[in-house]
Amino acid sequence: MSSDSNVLDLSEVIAVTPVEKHGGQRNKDGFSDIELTPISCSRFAVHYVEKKRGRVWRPGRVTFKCQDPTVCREWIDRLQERLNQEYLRPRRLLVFVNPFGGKKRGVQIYQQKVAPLFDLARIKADVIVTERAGHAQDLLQELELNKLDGIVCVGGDGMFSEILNGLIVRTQQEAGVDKDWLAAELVRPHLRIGIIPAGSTDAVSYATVGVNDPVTSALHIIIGDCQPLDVSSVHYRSQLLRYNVSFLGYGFYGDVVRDSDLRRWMGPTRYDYSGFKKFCRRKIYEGEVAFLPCADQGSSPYDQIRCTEGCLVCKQAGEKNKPTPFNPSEEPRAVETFGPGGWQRVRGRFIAINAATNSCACKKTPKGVSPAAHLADGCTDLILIHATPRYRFLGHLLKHLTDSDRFNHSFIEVYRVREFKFRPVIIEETEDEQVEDEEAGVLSRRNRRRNTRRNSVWNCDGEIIDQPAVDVKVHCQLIKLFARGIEETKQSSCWPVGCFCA
Ligand SMILES: Nc1ncnc2c1ncn2[C@@H]1O[C@H](COP(=O)(O)OP(=O)(O)OP(=O)(O)O)[C@@H](O)[C@H]1O
Ligand SMILES: CCCCCCCCCCCCC/C=C/[C@@H](O)[C@H](CO)NC(C)=O
Ligand SMILES: [Ca+2]
Repeated sequence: MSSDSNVLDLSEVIAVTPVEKHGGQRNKDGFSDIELTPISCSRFAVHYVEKKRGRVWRPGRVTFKCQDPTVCREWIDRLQERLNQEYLRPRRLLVFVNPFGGKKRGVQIYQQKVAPLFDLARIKADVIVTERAGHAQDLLQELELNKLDGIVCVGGDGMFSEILNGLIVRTQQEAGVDKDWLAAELVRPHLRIGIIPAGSTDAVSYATVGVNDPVTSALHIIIGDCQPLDVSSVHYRSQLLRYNVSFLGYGFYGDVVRDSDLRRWMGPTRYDYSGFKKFCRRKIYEGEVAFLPCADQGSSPYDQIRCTEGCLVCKQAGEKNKPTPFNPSEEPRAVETFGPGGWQRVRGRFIAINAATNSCACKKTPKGVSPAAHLADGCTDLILIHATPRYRFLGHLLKHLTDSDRFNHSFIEVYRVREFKFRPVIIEETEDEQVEDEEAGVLSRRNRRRNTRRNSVWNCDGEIIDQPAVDVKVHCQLIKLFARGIEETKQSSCWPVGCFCA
């Protein structure tokens, strides 16, 4: 129920519980929620989603009083029956908690804020607190997943990345799809993923729900929201390195994540420290980017239109990209063609090469790295930031804090693409290394340029990819989240006075 209306949509009811007048501990209504026998029950509570400012959701509650306990029980049963028909709601979840993400409050957040709501909604949750990095990803290769309705991670983008990678790899293995083959039509996992934000940036939660708030995310999971999401696969030669859903950055952002990874003990402030340090020691990286534009998309990174709940651009992309059955005998695609409608190339000296598969909005950049990017259109926004004096780069960075157009600079090019490749120019190499790199398609040069250094790394949803020469492909709507996209904050209206929308 939005704070400005009296309309309660049944799809946003969390639970219906009997309420008994109680002599002991009372809540603010003077009642406590306990399971009742049909005889004593004369009140029941409807717990629902209450929408607050800033896309924050909270559980609300209204208590109904009946004279006749039989009537009361009938209300509860009927409403419960109706809730049971909400087939998208999860009944059983596997929850992974990272105890060390963000401010190290993952366990507390789950126990205090999320578990009571799951109990209220009668969701059975099997909880695993991870013991090391990679633990959740490894377990996802061996655990029985058949009886589950979804997987939840409590942590930040890195923890989400583990679940994402674990689930997609498992799905391809079971379907007999070669995950290392860049052109493979990947099979969509049937389980949805829920994110309870408890990390440092929480960009995936922020960009798909509109806020990084554990209670809000728990409520999206409970009511069974479903949001498809694009996934990029990052390859080196013919090997999958990682799957990525939001931010991929080489150069400045790669250097920031490499430096900040050594300072995890600092918690979320590590990014600010490393960001400032890397800005002061900004480097230039030479290389070539080749990309395949999303020509027929009818959208652009420069649009004013934003991807919001029920986005038409994403809906159309989903209809066009219905998965075709996997055929292992299919040959890899023909050699890429360059030219109009085909691949394009940009060679240059870059401060950063970024790809935003969705807006990548987070507290550090509330509108996002690419504000007009879409969650589920099958494209990523490729942002090329060419070498420029430091003060100009600062001008661009500062625009992330406001609504202003961060791409309106002569040193920035942005393309909406389906695929891209990056080949760095490697310098200061030995002969042996040079031969090996040429095999990998890496460009080589021996003459050193001022202000040009060795390679950077890729920042892949906050994790490090050491290999600079990568091939990236977007897989349209490969996974589904317990989310609904960014809700428009206009006032909702249904009926002028209180009503149920069933
Ligand atoms: N028990 C554990 N001990 C150490 N590391 C862990 C453990 N469980 C998970 N990890 C790793 O911790 C890393 C960071 O976790 P997470 O993403 O939750 O927090 P963060 O990095 O602070 O937040 P963000 O990614 O949003 O910036 C992940 O790469 C994950 O693989
Ligand atoms: C000197 C003022 C600088 C203001 C700079 C604002 C620029 C912010 C850009 C942040 C990009 C965040 C994209 C998200 C990346 C996440 O995947 C990752 C892991 O959580 N987080 C980071 C910080 O790399
Ligand atoms: Ca996209």
